[in-house]
Amino acid sequence: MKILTAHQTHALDQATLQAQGISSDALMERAATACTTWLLDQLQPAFTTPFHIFCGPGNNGGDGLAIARQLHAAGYTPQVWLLPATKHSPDFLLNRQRLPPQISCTELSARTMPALPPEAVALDALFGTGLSRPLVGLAADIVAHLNQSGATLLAVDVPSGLFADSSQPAGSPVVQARYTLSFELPKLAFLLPQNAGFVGDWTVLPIGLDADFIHKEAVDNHFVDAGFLRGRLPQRGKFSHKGTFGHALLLAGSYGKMGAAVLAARACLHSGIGLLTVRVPAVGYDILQISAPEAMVLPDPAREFVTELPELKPYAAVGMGPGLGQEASTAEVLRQLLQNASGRPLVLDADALNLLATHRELLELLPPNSLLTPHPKEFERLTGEPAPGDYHRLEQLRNFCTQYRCYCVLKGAYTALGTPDGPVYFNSTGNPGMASGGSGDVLTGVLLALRADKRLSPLDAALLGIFAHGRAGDLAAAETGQAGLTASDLIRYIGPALQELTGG
Ligand SMILES: NC(=O)C1=CN([C@@H]2O[C@H](COP(=O)(O)OP(=O)(O)OC[C@H]3O[C@@H](n4cnc5c(N)ncnc54)[C@H](O)[C@@H]3O)[C@@H](O)[C@H]2O)[C@H](O)CC1
Ligand SMILES: [K+]
Repeated sequence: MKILTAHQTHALDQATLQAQGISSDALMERAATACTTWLLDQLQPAFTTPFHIFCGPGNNGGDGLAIARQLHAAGYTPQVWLLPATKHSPDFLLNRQRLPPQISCTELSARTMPALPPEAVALDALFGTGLSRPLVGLAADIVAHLNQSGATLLAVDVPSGLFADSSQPAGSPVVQARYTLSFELPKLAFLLPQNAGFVGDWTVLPIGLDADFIHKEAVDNHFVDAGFLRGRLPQRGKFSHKGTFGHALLLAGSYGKMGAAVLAARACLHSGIGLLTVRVPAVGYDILQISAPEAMVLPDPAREFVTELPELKPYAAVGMGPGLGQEASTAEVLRQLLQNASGRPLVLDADALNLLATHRELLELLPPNSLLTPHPKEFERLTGEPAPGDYHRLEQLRNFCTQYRCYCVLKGAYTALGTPDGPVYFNSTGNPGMASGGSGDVLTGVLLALRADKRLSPLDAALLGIFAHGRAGDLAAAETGQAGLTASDLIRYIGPALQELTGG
């Protein structure tokens, strides 16, 4: 799915009206119907539920008025509260006229704030994508009133006060919604950790916006859902052999951190790799051979750290990082790898990234299309400067990837993949149970296997790997619960997750 800016969303509205020859109030009616249907289906409210609908002066408020009318028609008794304004949008005014007289409709003032019991459902239709400045005055007071009420807050399109695709000033008032019901495509703001407390559980409701416009519009950000990737992983041909899927080399582990090497190796073996060789310090030889018998092991001459790069000729792709440690001799191995990769795909994680950050001259040696998988702290070390907010970090990601012509997986709730040409892809799978040790090592193994598969483009390999890793986490958590989920559980579900993405 493409992620449009607020500006592009307005253009999409207009394109839809043109292409379908419909009036703007008809489109508003669709949007309202989608919200009302969701509300009744998902919340299954009793007819006695106190619905309070807060409407602003624009089309977001118009949506709210249409929802109020529809709830009334369905047998509910909503109350409408209007934010006083000097100017209203035409579709707001039309829906104000259409509001049945039986619905109580009151203009808000500092003195007439409704009492909201905890069983109330409050719809926030104050402001949507037309928000042009932070909320102040009465609008800010209403937001504060809603947030402290204890009622179930449901935001129409966007929680009021939240900008759809840029930061609002710190501390400015924003509705803290339990649910956000948006239209057709997600907003960038929904995907950033700083907004989690405002957006709640968000859903996009299809309302038939112009598919042709969406298809043609160039965007900076994408949301990767199952539909986006389904079938993109080619089936394994009947006559394929282990050479078809590549031979990967993994450099991982150090004394006390062999588990990271084992997890990455086992994940790689479960992700379709043809052959895997693992370079570990000598101390890891038995550990690897016993816990990953399908892999070959090339022990380093040094006991506790990897200090020598093996001959790269046999390998289709190389992964480096999990559990490595940051010895000077390991940094030297990284330098040689970067200098001698000769077009082989590289996947760099964990201590390989920390070594890049502390030996910054190595960044200049990064071969194009390298795939880096930092968590936010490792990414901060890579860029060398802290990000004051998520939007800033996103721009850092874009700049980093275009500067070094690399792919970079910024791990988090909606893991973001930066690409050499600029677009960022947000992943939709995964759960908080995966925020535990070893889960990143598993991702490295999955990505290494997919980068070794010559049938996949660097972009598809990265997107499929990230998605499958999260999906494996979701499948595993259904069995273990989120708290009980370990990286080893993830590995058991990589196969089923990849199977779901495999083409027929
Ligand atoms: N995109 C779709 O698919 C559809 C969207 N719909 C809904 O329309 C709104 C966007 O409506 P718009 O009229 O453009 O903007 P708003 O209602 O968000 O508000 C505009 C209104 O508010 C004034 N304003 C802006 N910021 C402030 C502020 N901080 N304080 C006070 N006033 C402010 C501004 O000047 C305008 O007067 C979208 O979110 C959807 O909910 C359609 O229903 C159809 C499909
Ligand atoms: K809203």
